[in-house]
Amino acid sequence: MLEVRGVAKKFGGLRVLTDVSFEAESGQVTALIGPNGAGKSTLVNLVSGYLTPNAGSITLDGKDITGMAPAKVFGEGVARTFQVSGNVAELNVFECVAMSAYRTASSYRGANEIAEEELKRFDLWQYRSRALGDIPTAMVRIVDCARGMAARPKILLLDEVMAGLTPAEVDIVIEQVRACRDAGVAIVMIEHVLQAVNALADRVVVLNQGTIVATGSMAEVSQNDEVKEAYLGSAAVK
Ligand SMILES: Nc1ncnc2c1ncn2[C@@H]1O[C@H](COP(=O)(O)OP(=O)(O)OP(=O)(O)O)[C@@H](O)[C@H]1O
Repeated sequence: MLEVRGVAKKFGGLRVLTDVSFEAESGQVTALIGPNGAGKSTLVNLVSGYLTPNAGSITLDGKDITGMAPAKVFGEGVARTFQVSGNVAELNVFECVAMSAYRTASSYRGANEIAEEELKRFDLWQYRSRALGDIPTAMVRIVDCARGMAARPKILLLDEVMAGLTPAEVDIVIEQVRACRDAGVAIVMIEHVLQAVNALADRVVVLNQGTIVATGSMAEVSQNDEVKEAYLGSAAVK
């Protein structure tokens, strides 16, 4: 499905990613974790076309998407959320979700049907007329998931969707991410909230200072000395 091979990214003289390789599979959650500044957002920006790598390749179902523009990458089936939920606060929930349905829908009616289906899947139907800027943060995160799924993506990149939520809200969003995974989508999730990583990740990829230091189950990577060192002083890996 998604294959990232030997990817490197520099900003001027600053090497942010070096020789990064990982895969993400359909119907699985791959969690990207690592300390602040490790390069996680840069990696997601490379996969979604917002940045171009200096070396390496990114393929989706065998098709090379390296360096494609974001809209083209989206067209290929890569949907993403953003840490700050864009400038769509004035749109209502229905409009937000319908917008991304146009990746596959060829008519207004078709897009609206997809939006209705996703809003119902995510229990958001009753909020459809509310402005995005007017609903609680946890609900915005669920709308983000619904927007992503309305694109009928092959891969959904979730960038810290749990940030700032209460543990009870995290549980609700975990259920929604499971629904995305169970629909057969490859989920790649940058996440600092361990409650979510533990509950969702089939595979964990640990980045530190721009390189992958461990890959495996959460139990496996938690035992890795490089991972422990990367997190030294934080409670992130116990
Ligand atoms: N556009 C840019 N220009 C220059 N440096 C950048 C740019 N974007 C990111 N960086 C630097 O690249 C490094 C990795 O940043 P990145 O945001 O990818 O890390 P991260 O792992 O996502 O961190 P966080 O968990 O804090 O979001 C940091 O040192 C950051 O300052």
